[in-house]
Amino acid sequence: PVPVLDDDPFSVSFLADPYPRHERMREAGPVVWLSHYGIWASARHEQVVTALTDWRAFSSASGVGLADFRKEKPWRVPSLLLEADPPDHTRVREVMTEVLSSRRVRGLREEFAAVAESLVGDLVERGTFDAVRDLAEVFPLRVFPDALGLPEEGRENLMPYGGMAFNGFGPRNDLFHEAMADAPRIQEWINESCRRENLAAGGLGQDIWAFADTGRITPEQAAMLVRSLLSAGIDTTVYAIGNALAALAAHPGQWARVHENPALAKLAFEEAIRFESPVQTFFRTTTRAVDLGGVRIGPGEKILLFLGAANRDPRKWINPHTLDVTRRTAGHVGFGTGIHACVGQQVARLEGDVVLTALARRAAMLSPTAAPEPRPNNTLRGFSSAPIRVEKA
Ligand code: HEM
Ligand SMILES: CC(C)Cc1ccc(C(=O)O)cc1
Repeated sequence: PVPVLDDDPFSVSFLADPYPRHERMREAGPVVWLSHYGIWASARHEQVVTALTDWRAFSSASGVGLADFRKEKPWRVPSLLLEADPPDHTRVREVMTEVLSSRRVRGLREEFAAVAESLVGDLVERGTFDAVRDLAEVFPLRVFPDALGLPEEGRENLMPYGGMAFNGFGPRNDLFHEAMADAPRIQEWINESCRRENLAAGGLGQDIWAFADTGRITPEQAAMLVRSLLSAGIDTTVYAIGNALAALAAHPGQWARVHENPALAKLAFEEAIRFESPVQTFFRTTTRAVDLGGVRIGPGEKILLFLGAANRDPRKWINPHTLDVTRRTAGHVGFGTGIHACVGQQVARLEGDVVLTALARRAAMLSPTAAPEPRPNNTLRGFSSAPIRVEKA
C-alpha cells in the first residue's frame, strides 16, 4: 500500500522547519500520497531525478505548480520555457541557452566582481551587518537589472514579482494571496519592461530581442522570454546568496577553509545550494500511467518533487546534513536536471562566486549575532534577515 501523509508542505510550520518532515517522507517510501492536497510526492534523490529526466511521462505543460492548467486558468500567461514541453520548449530553450552562454556570462564577471568588492568592502569595514538585507538583497538587484538592460525606475517591483511567481506555484493560501495583493500594477510594470524599446542596448533583454530579428523566435516570444528572466533571475539568487552566507556563518570551520583558500568560494556556493536549496519544490503532471519507485501513478496526476529533500537524501549523500565546502556536489538537483535544468545557473554561480570571493579575501571569521529570520514562501527557502559579525582579515 502507498504511504499516506497528512503534512501540508505549504504551511508556515512545515516551511519554517522542513528537514525533519523531509526525513519522515523519505523514510515512508520512494513515493508517498499527501492527502492534504490529494497529490503524489517524492523526497528521495533517485525518484526526483527520474521524474525530472522523464519529461514525456512527467510534463511541465500543465504547470509546475499545484494548479493544473488543463483544469483552471493560470494566474498569468504560461512561460514558454518553464511551463512547456518539447517540441514547443525546444526552440526557445536553444535561444535562451545562446543568450546565457558561458562566454556571455564570462563577460559579466568584471562588472559583477567590481560591485561585489565595493559592497563587501564597505560592509566588512562596518564589522557587523545583515547578510540578507545589506548584501544578499542588494547585490543581485545592483548587477542583474543592469545586465538585463532594465531602466532604473521601477526595479523595486522585481522582488515582489518574484514573490508572485514563486508563491504562485503553491496552493491559494495566505502566502499566495499576500504575494498577489498588488498583482495588476506589478504585472503592468513587468509587461512594459519586456518591451524592446524599454531595454538598453547591450543587455540580455536586447540579446533576446535580436533573435526575433533573425526569425528564430517571434516578437511575442521575445517579450515572454524577457519575462522569464525577470521571473527567475532575481529572487532565486537573493535567497541563494542569503542561504550561503547564513550557512557559512553558522559553520565557522567551513568559513575558515574558504578564507584560507578563496578559490573554494565557488564550491562553497554550490554546496550551500545543496545544503539549503533556495528552490525547495515544484511539480510535474503525469501524461500517462507510470511507475515511480514501485508506486503506480495514474495519468493526469500532480506530483510534488522535493529538491531540497533530494539534496539531503542519505541514499545519495554522505553526512547529508553537514555543510562541507570541499564536498563533491555533482548530482545535486538545486538547479534541477534534464531538459528544464536551470538555464541561468552560470549567472547564479557567477553572482555567488564574486560575493563569496570578495568576502573570503576580507573576512577571517563570520559569526551570527542572532538566528536568521525565516522568510516563508511556497517555493523558495531563505531568510528575511541574517545578522552577522565579521572579523577583518
Ligand atoms: C541560485 C539561483 C537559482 C536557482 C537555485 C535556480 C533553480 C532553477 C531550477 C530548479 C529550475 C528548473 C525548473 C524546472 O525543472 O521546472 C530552473 C529553471 C530556470 N531558471 Fe533558474 N535558478 C537560479 C537562478 C536563475 C537565474 C539567475 C536565471 C536567469 C538568468 C534563471 C532562469 C531560469 C529559467 C529561464 C528556467 C527555466 C528553464 C526551462 O524550463 O527550460 N535561474 N532554475
Ligand atoms: C525554479 C524555477 C521554477 C524558477 C523559474 C521561474 C519562472 C520561470 C519563467 O520562465 O517564468 C522560469 C524559472
